[in-house]
Amino acid sequence: MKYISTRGQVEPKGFIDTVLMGLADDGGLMIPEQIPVISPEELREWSTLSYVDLFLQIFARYVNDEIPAADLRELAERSYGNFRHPEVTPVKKISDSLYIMELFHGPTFAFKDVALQFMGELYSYMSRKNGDIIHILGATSGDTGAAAIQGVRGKEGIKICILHPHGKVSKVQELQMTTVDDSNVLNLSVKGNFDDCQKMIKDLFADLTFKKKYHLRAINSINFVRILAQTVYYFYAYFRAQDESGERKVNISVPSGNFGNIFSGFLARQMGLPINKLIIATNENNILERFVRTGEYQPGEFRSTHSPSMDIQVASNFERYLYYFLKEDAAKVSDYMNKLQTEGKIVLSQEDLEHVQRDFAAYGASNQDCLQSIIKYKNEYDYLLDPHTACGIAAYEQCSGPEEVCITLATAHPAKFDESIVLCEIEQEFPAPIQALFSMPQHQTIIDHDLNEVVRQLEAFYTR
Ligand SMILES: Cc1ncc(COP(=O)(O)O)c(C=O)c1O
Ligand SMILES: N[C@@H](CCOP(=O)(O)O)C(=O)O
Repeated sequence: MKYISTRGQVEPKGFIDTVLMGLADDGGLMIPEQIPVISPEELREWSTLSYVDLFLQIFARYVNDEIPAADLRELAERSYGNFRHPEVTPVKKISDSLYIMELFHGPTFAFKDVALQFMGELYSYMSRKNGDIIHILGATSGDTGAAAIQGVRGKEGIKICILHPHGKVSKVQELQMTTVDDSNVLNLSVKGNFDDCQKMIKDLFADLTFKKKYHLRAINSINFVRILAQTVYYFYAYFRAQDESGERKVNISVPSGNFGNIFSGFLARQMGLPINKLIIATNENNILERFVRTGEYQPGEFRSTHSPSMDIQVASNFERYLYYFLKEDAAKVSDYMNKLQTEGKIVLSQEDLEHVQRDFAAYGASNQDCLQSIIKYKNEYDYLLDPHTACGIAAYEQCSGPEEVCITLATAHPAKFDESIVLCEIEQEFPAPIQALFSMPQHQTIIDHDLNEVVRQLEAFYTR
Protein backbone atom coordinates (compact mmCIF):
# COMPACT_ATOMS: atom_id res chain seq x y z
CA MET A 1 0.00 0.00 0.00
CA LYS A 2 1.32 3.42 -0.98
CA TYR A 3 0.00 6.83 -0.05
CA ILE A 4 -0.37 9.83 -2.34
CA SER A 5 -1.49 13.44 -2.02
CA THR A 6 -4.93 14.74 -2.99
CA ARG A 7 -3.04 17.33 -5.09
CA GLY A 8 -0.88 14.74 -6.88
CA GLN A 9 2.54 16.36 -6.39
CA VAL A 10 4.07 13.98 -3.83
CA GLU A 11 5.93 10.78 -4.77
CA PRO A 12 4.03 7.75 -3.37
CA LYS A 13 5.06 7.07 0.24
CA GLY A 14 4.94 4.16 2.67
CA PHE A 15 2.88 4.16 5.88
CA ILE A 16 5.54 5.50 8.29
CA ASP A 17 6.63 8.25 5.89
CA THR A 18 3.00 9.23 5.51
CA VAL A 19 2.60 9.51 9.29
CA LEU A 20 5.78 11.59 9.49
CA MET A 21 4.73 13.86 6.62
CA GLY A 22 1.38 14.88 8.19
CA LEU A 23 0.21 17.58 5.79
CA ALA A 24 1.31 16.55 2.29
CA ASP A 25 4.33 18.52 1.10
CA ASP A 26 2.31 19.92 -1.84
CA GLY A 27 -0.27 21.38 0.56
CA GLY A 28 -2.78 18.55 0.00
CA LEU A 29 -3.74 15.66 2.27
CA MET A 30 -2.34 12.14 2.14
CA ILE A 31 -4.67 9.29 1.18
CA PRO A 32 -4.22 5.62 0.26
CA GLU A 33 -3.52 5.06 -3.42
CA GLN A 34 -6.19 2.36 -3.38
CA ILE A 35 -8.73 1.72 -0.67
CA PRO A 36 -8.70 -1.96 0.31
CA VAL A 37 -12.08 -3.63 -0.04
CA ILE A 38 -13.25 -6.11 2.58
CA SER A 39 -15.45 -8.92 1.27
CA PRO A 40 -18.83 -9.77 2.89
CA GLU A 41 -17.30 -13.07 4.15
CA GLU A 42 -14.46 -11.20 5.84
CA LEU A 43 -16.90 -8.70 7.31
CA ARG A 44 -18.84 -11.60 8.80
CA GLU A 45 -15.62 -12.93 10.35
CA TRP A 46 -14.71 -9.50 11.69
CA SER A 47 -18.13 -8.95 13.24
CA THR A 48 -17.32 -10.92 16.40
CA LEU A 49 -13.81 -9.58 16.98
CA SER A 50 -12.80 -7.60 20.05
CA TYR A 51 -12.00 -3.91 19.53
CA VAL A 52 -8.24 -4.48 19.50
CA ASP A 53 -8.46 -7.47 17.13
CA LEU A 54 -10.64 -5.47 14.77
CA PHE A 55 -8.14 -2.60 14.93
CA LEU A 56 -5.33 -5.01 14.01
CA GLN A 57 -7.26 -6.48 11.06
CA ILE A 58 -7.95 -3.02 9.65
CA PHE A 59 -4.42 -1.71 10.21
CA ALA A 60 -2.93 -4.85 8.63
CA ARG A 61 -4.42 -3.65 5.31
CA TYR A 62 -2.62 -0.32 5.58
CA VAL A 63 0.77 -0.64 7.31
CA ASN A 64 2.59 -2.87 4.76
CA ASP A 65 4.50 -4.80 7.45
CA GLU A 66 6.35 -1.57 8.23
CA ILE A 67 5.47 -2.26 11.86
CA PRO A 68 5.90 -5.92 12.90
CA ALA A 69 2.56 -7.50 13.87
CA ALA A 70 3.66 -8.19 17.47
CA ASP A 71 4.74 -4.55 17.93
CA LEU A 72 1.49 -3.26 16.47
CA ARG A 73 -0.49 -5.48 18.84
CA GLU A 74 1.48 -4.18 21.79
CA LEU A 75 0.88 -0.56 20.74
CA ALA A 76 -2.86 -1.17 20.29
CA GLU A 77 -3.21 -3.04 23.57
CA ARG A 78 -1.38 -0.31 25.45
CA SER A 79 -3.51 2.41 23.78
CA TYR A 80 -6.87 0.81 24.47
CA GLY A 81 -5.86 -0.55 27.86
CA ASN A 82 -6.14 3.09 29.01
CA PHE A 83 -9.87 3.19 28.37
CA ARG A 84 -12.32 3.00 31.25
CA HIS A 85 -14.65 0.56 29.41
CA PRO A 86 -13.57 -2.99 28.45
CA GLU A 87 -15.31 -2.64 25.06
CA VAL A 88 -13.44 0.66 24.41
CA THR A 89 -16.38 2.19 22.49
CA PRO A 90 -19.57 0.56 23.84
CA VAL A 91 -22.94 0.89 22.14
CA LYS A 92 -26.07 1.64 24.22
CA LYS A 93 -29.61 1.07 23.08
CA ILE A 94 -31.79 4.16 23.63
CA SER A 95 -34.90 3.10 21.68
CA ASP A 96 -35.86 0.66 18.92
CA SER A 97 -34.50 3.01 16.30
CA LEU A 98 -31.63 4.70 18.16
CA TYR A 99 -28.31 3.50 19.54
CA ILE A 100 -25.54 5.66 20.95
CA MET A 101 -21.92 4.67 20.56
CA GLU A 102 -19.99 6.21 23.47
CA LEU A 103 -16.61 7.35 22.23
CA PHE A 104 -15.70 9.13 25.45
CA HIS A 105 -14.25 6.43 27.69
CA GLY A 106 -10.64 7.44 27.07
CA PRO A 107 -8.41 9.54 29.35
CA THR A 108 -9.74 12.96 28.25
CA PHE A 109 -13.41 12.01 27.87
CA ALA A 110 -13.75 12.71 24.11
CA PHE A 111 -13.59 10.70 20.89
CA LYS A 112 -10.17 12.12 20.04
CA ASP A 113 -8.61 9.73 22.57
CA VAL A 114 -9.46 6.77 20.34
CA ALA A 115 -6.96 7.82 17.67
CA LEU A 116 -4.63 9.93 19.79
CA GLN A 117 -3.84 7.35 22.45
CA PHE A 118 -2.59 5.20 19.58
CA MET A 119 -0.75 8.08 17.89
CA GLY A 120 1.03 8.92 21.15
CA GLU A 121 2.19 5.31 21.40
CA LEU A 122 3.15 5.25 17.71
CA TYR A 123 5.22 8.43 17.84
CA SER A 124 6.94 7.20 20.98
CA TYR A 125 7.68 3.85 19.26
CA MET A 126 9.11 5.66 16.21
CA SER A 127 11.26 7.84 18.41
CA ARG A 128 12.62 4.85 20.37
CA LYS A 129 13.12 2.63 17.36
CA ASN A 130 14.59 5.04 14.79
CA GLY A 131 15.77 7.86 17.04
CA ASP A 132 13.32 10.18 15.21
CA ILE A 133 12.96 13.64 16.73
CA ILE A 134 9.23 14.24 17.15
CA HIS A 135 8.13 17.86 17.47
CA ILE A 136 4.35 17.82 17.40
CA LEU A 137 2.46 20.92 16.33
CA GLY A 138 -1.32 21.00 16.45
CA ALA A 139 -4.39 23.21 16.56
CA THR A 140 -7.46 22.51 18.63
CA SER A 141 -10.94 23.71 19.41
CA GLY A 142 -10.42 21.91 22.71
CA ASP A 143 -10.56 18.12 22.42
CA THR A 144 -7.74 17.20 20.02
CA GLY A 145 -5.30 19.28 22.07
CA ALA A 146 -6.24 17.70 25.39
CA ALA A 147 -6.11 14.17 23.93
CA ALA A 148 -2.82 14.73 22.09
CA ILE A 149 -1.13 16.22 25.16
CA GLN A 150 -2.38 13.34 27.28
CA GLY A 151 -1.09 10.88 24.67
CA VAL A 152 2.52 12.15 24.76
CA ARG A 153 3.04 14.06 28.02
CA GLY A 154 6.35 13.16 29.63
CA LYS A 155 7.33 10.86 26.73
CA GLU A 156 11.02 10.97 25.91
CA GLY A 157 12.06 12.28 22.47
CA ILE A 158 8.76 14.12 21.96
CA LYS A 159 7.78 17.78 22.36
CA ILE A 160 4.27 19.02 21.75
CA CYS A 161 2.93 22.51 21.09
CA ILE A 162 -0.82 23.07 20.84
CA LEU A 163 -2.59 26.24 19.71
CA HIS A 164 -6.08 26.79 21.07
CA PRO A 165 -8.44 29.76 20.65
CA HIS A 166 -8.23 31.94 23.77
CA GLY A 167 -11.49 31.98 25.73
CA LYS A 168 -13.28 29.82 23.15
CA VAL A 169 -12.80 26.38 24.70
CA SER A 170 -14.78 25.06 27.67
CA LYS A 171 -13.33 25.43 31.18
CA VAL A 172 -12.70 21.68 31.48
CA GLN A 173 -10.99 21.54 28.06
CA GLU A 174 -8.78 24.48 29.05
CA LEU A 175 -7.90 22.80 32.34
CA GLN A 176 -7.18 19.46 30.69
CA MET A 177 -4.60 21.11 28.45
CA THR A 178 -3.11 23.71 30.73
CA THR A 179 -2.79 21.84 34.03
CA VAL A 180 -0.22 19.51 32.48
CA ASP A 181 3.16 20.64 33.77
CA ASP A 182 5.50 18.27 31.88
CA SER A 183 8.33 20.22 30.28
CA ASN A 184 7.67 18.67 26.84
CA VAL A 185 4.30 20.48 26.57
CA LEU A 186 3.65 24.06 25.39
CA ASN A 187 0.14 25.54 25.27
CA LEU A 188 -0.32 28.68 23.15
CA SER A 189 -3.64 30.37 23.78
CA VAL A 190 -4.28 32.43 20.64
CA LYS A 191 -6.50 35.51 20.51
CA GLY A 192 -8.54 34.27 17.56
CA ASN A 193 -10.76 31.33 16.66
CA PHE A 194 -10.02 27.68 15.76
CA ASP A 195 -9.89 28.43 12.02
CA ASP A 196 -7.14 31.01 12.73
CA CYS A 197 -5.16 28.42 14.73
CA GLN A 198 -5.60 25.73 12.07
CA LYS A 199 -4.56 28.15 9.28
CA MET A 200 -1.37 29.06 11.16
CA ILE A 201 -0.31 25.47 11.69
CA LYS A 202 -1.07 24.63 8.05
CA ASP A 203 1.07 27.61 6.99
CA LEU A 204 3.93 26.32 9.14
CA PHE A 205 3.65 22.78 7.75
CA ALA A 206 3.58 24.24 4.23
CA ASP A 207 6.89 26.04 4.90
CA LEU A 208 9.00 22.99 4.05
CA THR A 209 12.27 24.55 5.28
CA PHE A 210 10.76 25.26 8.70
CA LYS A 211 8.99 21.88 8.79
CA LYS A 212 12.23 20.04 8.06
CA LYS A 213 14.43 22.13 10.33
CA TYR A 214 12.20 21.53 13.36
CA HIS A 215 10.95 18.01 12.46
CA LEU A 216 7.31 19.11 12.64
CA ARG A 217 4.81 16.29 13.07
CA ALA A 218 1.01 16.53 12.93
CA ILE A 219 -1.58 15.12 15.30
CA ASN A 220 -4.60 16.76 13.71
CA SER A 221 -6.76 14.85 11.28
CA ILE A 222 -4.61 16.16 8.45
CA ASN A 223 -2.57 13.09 9.45
CA PHE A 224 -4.02 10.03 7.72
CA VAL A 225 -3.36 7.73 10.68
CA ARG A 226 -5.93 9.73 12.70
CA ILE A 227 -8.54 8.96 10.03
CA LEU A 228 -7.59 5.31 9.89
CA ALA A 229 -7.75 4.75 13.65
CA GLN A 230 -11.23 6.29 13.67
CA THR A 231 -12.56 3.90 10.99
CA VAL A 232 -12.28 1.04 13.51
CA TYR A 233 -15.23 2.19 15.58
CA TYR A 234 -17.47 2.52 12.50
CA PHE A 235 -16.98 -1.20 11.89
CA TYR A 236 -17.44 -1.94 15.58
CA ALA A 237 -20.62 0.19 15.75
CA TYR A 238 -22.11 -1.34 12.64
CA PHE A 239 -21.55 -4.89 13.91
CA ARG A 240 -23.17 -4.12 17.29
CA ALA A 241 -26.24 -2.53 15.63
CA GLN A 242 -26.45 -5.41 13.16
CA ASP A 243 -26.65 -7.84 16.09
CA GLU A 244 -29.93 -6.16 17.07
CA SER A 245 -31.40 -4.50 14.00
CA GLY A 246 -32.24 -7.60 11.95
CA GLU A 247 -32.83 -6.63 8.34
CA ARG A 248 -33.17 -2.91 8.95
CA LYS A 249 -30.74 -0.49 7.31
CA VAL A 250 -28.12 1.05 9.60
CA ASN A 251 -27.45 4.82 9.53
CA ILE A 252 -24.71 6.63 11.47
CA SER A 253 -25.11 10.21 12.67
CA VAL A 254 -21.85 12.07 13.27
CA PRO A 255 -21.36 15.41 15.07
CA SER A 256 -19.06 17.14 12.57
CA GLY A 257 -16.70 20.11 12.38
CA ASN A 258 -13.38 19.43 10.69
CA PHE A 259 -14.96 16.51 8.73
CA GLY A 260 -12.36 14.05 10.06
CA ASN A 261 -14.70 11.81 12.00
CA ILE A 262 -17.29 11.42 9.25
CA PHE A 263 -14.58 11.03 6.62
CA SER A 264 -13.46 7.95 8.59
CA GLY A 265 -17.04 6.68 8.17
CA PHE A 266 -16.87 7.42 4.45
CA LEU A 267 -13.61 5.45 4.27
CA ALA A 268 -15.22 2.51 6.14
CA ARG A 269 -18.06 2.55 3.62
CA GLN A 270 -15.61 2.64 0.68
CA MET A 271 -13.97 -0.41 2.28
CA GLY A 272 -17.26 -2.26 1.95
CA LEU A 273 -19.06 -1.63 5.25
CA PRO A 274 -22.72 -1.32 4.20
CA ILE A 275 -23.59 1.84 6.15
CA ASN A 276 -26.85 3.20 4.77
CA LYS A 277 -26.94 6.96 5.48
CA LEU A 278 -23.93 8.81 6.80
CA ILE A 279 -25.50 11.79 8.51
CA ILE A 280 -23.45 14.97 8.92
CA ALA A 281 -24.61 16.80 12.04
CA THR A 282 -23.35 20.36 12.38
CA ASN A 283 -24.12 23.22 14.73
CA GLU A 284 -24.81 26.78 13.50
CA ASN A 285 -21.38 26.76 11.84
CA ASN A 286 -23.12 24.80 9.11
CA ILE A 287 -20.85 24.96 6.07
CA LEU A 288 -21.04 21.17 5.62
CA GLU A 289 -24.81 21.04 5.97
CA ARG A 290 -25.20 23.89 3.45
CA PHE A 291 -22.88 22.02 1.09
CA VAL A 292 -25.05 18.90 1.17
CA ARG A 293 -28.26 20.92 0.86
CA THR A 294 -27.22 23.39 -1.85
CA GLY A 295 -23.97 22.20 -3.46
CA GLU A 296 -22.18 25.38 -2.35
CA TYR A 297 -19.10 25.05 -0.17
CA GLN A 298 -18.49 28.53 1.20
CA PRO A 299 -17.10 29.40 4.63
CA GLY A 300 -19.55 31.68 6.44
CA GLU A 301 -19.30 33.87 9.49
CA PHE A 302 -17.82 32.19 12.57
CA ARG A 303 -20.32 31.68 15.41
CA SER A 304 -19.70 30.73 19.04
CA THR A 305 -22.24 28.02 19.90
CA HIS A 306 -23.13 25.65 22.75
CA SER A 307 -20.99 22.97 21.03
CA PRO A 308 -17.69 24.91 20.85
CA SER A 309 -15.53 22.04 19.56
CA MET A 310 -17.55 22.13 16.33
CA ASP A 311 -17.18 25.89 15.90
CA ILE A 312 -15.28 25.42 12.66
CA GLN A 313 -15.86 27.02 9.27
CA VAL A 314 -13.00 25.55 7.22
CA ALA A 315 -13.42 21.77 7.33
CA SER A 316 -9.95 20.39 6.72
CA ASN A 317 -10.90 16.89 5.52
CA PHE A 318 -13.40 18.14 2.97
CA GLU A 319 -10.48 17.99 0.53
CA ARG A 320 -10.16 14.22 1.04
CA TYR A 321 -13.81 13.74 0.15
CA LEU A 322 -13.40 16.04 -2.85
CA TYR A 323 -10.65 13.74 -4.13
CA TYR A 324 -12.92 10.69 -4.22
CA PHE A 325 -15.91 12.73 -5.35
CA LEU A 326 -13.83 14.00 -8.31
CA LYS A 327 -12.99 10.40 -9.25
CA GLU A 328 -9.43 10.59 -7.90
CA ASP A 329 -8.44 13.41 -10.26
CA ALA A 330 -5.74 15.32 -8.31
CA ALA A 331 -5.49 18.09 -10.93
CA LYS A 332 -9.19 18.80 -10.52
CA VAL A 333 -8.83 18.84 -6.70
CA SER A 334 -6.04 21.44 -7.00
CA ASP A 335 -8.29 23.44 -9.31
CA TYR A 336 -11.21 23.36 -6.88
CA MET A 337 -8.96 24.24 -3.92
CA ASN A 338 -7.51 27.20 -5.87
CA LYS A 339 -11.02 28.32 -6.69
CA LEU A 340 -11.89 28.16 -3.01
CA GLN A 341 -8.86 30.34 -2.29
CA THR A 342 -9.48 32.93 -5.01
CA GLU A 343 -13.29 33.01 -5.27
CA GLY A 344 -14.11 32.04 -1.69
CA LYS A 345 -16.39 29.16 -2.67
CA ILE A 346 -16.91 25.96 -4.63
CA VAL A 347 -20.23 25.52 -6.46
CA LEU A 348 -21.39 22.12 -7.75
CA SER A 349 -23.66 21.34 -10.69
CA GLN A 350 -27.12 19.82 -10.02
CA GLU A 351 -25.84 16.40 -11.11
CA ASP A 352 -22.87 16.59 -8.74
CA LEU A 353 -25.12 17.76 -5.92
CA GLU A 354 -27.24 14.64 -6.38
CA HIS A 355 -24.08 12.56 -6.07
CA VAL A 356 -23.17 14.32 -2.78
CA GLN A 357 -26.70 13.72 -1.52
CA ARG A 358 -26.30 10.01 -2.23
CA ASP A 359 -23.10 10.03 -0.12
CA PHE A 360 -24.41 12.07 2.83
CA ALA A 361 -27.50 13.34 4.59
CA ALA A 362 -27.06 16.46 6.74
CA TYR A 363 -28.71 18.64 9.35
CA GLY A 364 -27.50 21.84 10.99
CA ALA A 365 -28.69 21.99 14.61
CA SER A 366 -29.49 25.44 15.98
CA ASN A 367 -28.43 26.36 19.50
CA GLN A 368 -32.03 25.82 20.51
CA ASP A 369 -32.16 22.34 18.90
CA CYS A 370 -29.04 21.46 20.83
CA LEU A 371 -30.38 22.44 24.27
CA GLN A 372 -33.82 20.96 23.54
CA SER A 373 -32.27 17.60 22.65
CA ILE A 374 -30.28 17.57 25.89
CA ILE A 375 -33.43 18.27 27.92
CA LYS A 376 -35.61 15.81 25.97
CA TYR A 377 -33.21 12.85 26.22
CA LYS A 378 -32.58 13.51 29.91
CA ASN A 379 -36.32 13.64 30.62
CA GLU A 380 -37.46 10.81 28.35
CA TYR A 381 -34.52 8.38 28.48
CA ASP A 382 -32.54 9.54 31.53
CA TYR A 383 -29.51 9.89 29.23
CA LEU A 384 -27.38 13.02 29.51
CA LEU A 385 -26.04 14.11 26.11
CA ASP A 386 -23.08 16.43 25.69
CA PRO A 387 -23.92 19.37 23.39
CA HIS A 388 -22.02 17.93 20.39
CA THR A 389 -23.79 14.58 20.68
CA ALA A 390 -27.04 16.54 21.04
CA CYS A 391 -26.45 17.98 17.53
CA GLY A 392 -25.98 14.39 16.31
CA ILE A 393 -29.26 13.39 17.94
CA ALA A 394 -31.11 16.36 16.39
CA ALA A 395 -29.77 15.23 12.99
CA TYR A 396 -30.85 11.62 13.64
CA GLU A 397 -34.37 12.84 14.35
CA GLN A 398 -34.46 14.80 11.08
CA CYS A 399 -32.66 12.42 8.72
CA SER A 400 -33.17 8.80 9.85
CA GLY A 401 -36.26 7.05 8.46
CA PRO A 402 -38.86 5.18 10.56
CA GLU A 403 -37.80 1.79 9.16
CA GLU A 404 -34.10 2.43 9.77
CA VAL A 405 -31.80 2.09 12.75
CA CYS A 406 -29.41 4.90 13.60
CA ILE A 407 -26.25 4.91 15.68
CA THR A 408 -25.37 8.39 16.88
CA LEU A 409 -21.74 8.86 17.83
CA ALA A 410 -21.38 10.37 21.32
CA THR A 411 -18.22 12.37 20.78
CA ALA A 412 -17.73 13.73 24.29
CA HIS A 413 -18.77 13.27 27.91
CA PRO A 414 -21.21 15.96 29.15
CA ALA A 415 -18.87 16.88 32.03
CA LYS A 416 -16.54 18.55 29.52
CA PHE A 417 -19.26 21.02 28.59
CA ASP A 418 -21.04 21.87 31.81
CA GLU A 419 -21.58 25.46 30.56
CA SER A 420 -24.24 24.09 28.16
CA ILE A 421 -25.66 21.55 30.61
CA VAL A 422 -26.22 24.32 33.17
CA LEU A 423 -28.25 26.25 30.55
CA CYS A 424 -30.61 23.25 30.49
CA GLU A 425 -30.99 23.59 34.29
CA ILE A 426 -29.51 20.12 34.74
CA GLU A 427 -27.00 19.35 37.46
CA GLN A 428 -24.35 16.73 36.85
CA GLU A 429 -21.66 15.14 38.96
CA PHE A 430 -18.16 15.35 37.50
CA PRO A 431 -16.07 12.18 37.15
CA ALA A 432 -13.18 12.30 39.67
CA PRO A 433 -10.38 12.96 37.10
CA ILE A 434 -12.28 16.01 35.83
CA GLN A 435 -13.14 17.30 39.32
CA ALA A 436 -9.46 17.05 40.28
CA LEU A 437 -8.44 19.50 37.53
CA PHE A 438 -10.12 22.46 39.23
CA SER A 439 -7.52 22.64 42.01
CA MET A 440 -4.45 22.39 39.77
CA PRO A 441 -2.24 25.30 38.59
CA GLN A 442 -2.40 26.20 34.87
CA HIS A 443 0.43 26.75 32.38
CA GLN A 444 -0.24 28.58 29.13
CA THR A 445 1.09 31.48 27.10
CA ILE A 446 -1.49 33.91 25.75
CA ILE A 447 -0.48 35.37 22.38
CA ASP A 448 -1.92 37.53 19.59
CA HIS A 449 -3.12 35.94 16.37
CA ASP A 450 0.29 36.45 14.77
CA LEU A 451 2.24 33.81 12.87
CA ASN A 452 5.60 35.44 13.67
CA GLU A 453 4.87 35.21 17.37
CA VAL A 454 4.02 31.50 17.02
CA VAL A 455 7.33 30.97 15.20
CA ARG A 456 9.24 32.77 17.99
CA GLN A 457 7.54 30.65 20.65
CA LEU A 458 8.20 27.43 18.74
CA GLU A 459 11.86 28.18 18.08
CA ALA A 460 12.43 28.89 21.77
CA PHE A 461 10.54 25.72 22.78
CA TYR A 462 12.09 23.31 20.29
CA THR A 463 15.65 24.47 20.96
CA ARG A 464 15.58 24.51 24.76
C1 LIG B 1 -16.71 16.70 20.90
C2 LIG B 1 -16.53 16.84 19.43
N1 LIG B 1 -17.52 16.45 18.63
C3 LIG B 1 -17.40 16.55 17.30
C4 LIG B 1 -16.28 17.11 16.70
C5 LIG B 1 -16.21 17.16 15.21
O1 LIG B 1 -15.34 16.18 14.71
P1 LIG B 1 -14.60 16.39 13.32
O2 LIG B 1 -13.76 17.60 13.47
O3 LIG B 1 -13.79 15.18 13.14
O4 LIG B 1 -15.65 16.59 12.29
C6 LIG B 1 -15.23 17.55 17.52
C7 LIG B 1 -14.01 18.15 16.96
O5 LIG B 1 -13.95 18.58 15.85
C8 LIG B 1 -15.35 17.39 18.90
O6 LIG B 1 -14.35 17.73 19.71
N1 LIG C 1 -12.69 19.55 17.33
C1 LIG C 1 -11.33 19.42 17.07
C2 LIG C 1 -10.83 20.30 15.94
C3 LIG C 1 -9.56 19.75 15.34
O1 LIG C 1 -9.89 18.65 14.59
P1 LIG C 1 -8.92 17.51 14.12
O2 LIG C 1 -9.79 16.33 14.03
O3 LIG C 1 -8.37 17.94 12.82
O4 LIG C 1 -7.82 17.35 15.12
C4 LIG C 1 -10.62 19.68 18.39
O5 LIG C 1 -11.17 19.30 19.39
O6 LIG C 1 -9.56 20.23 18.42
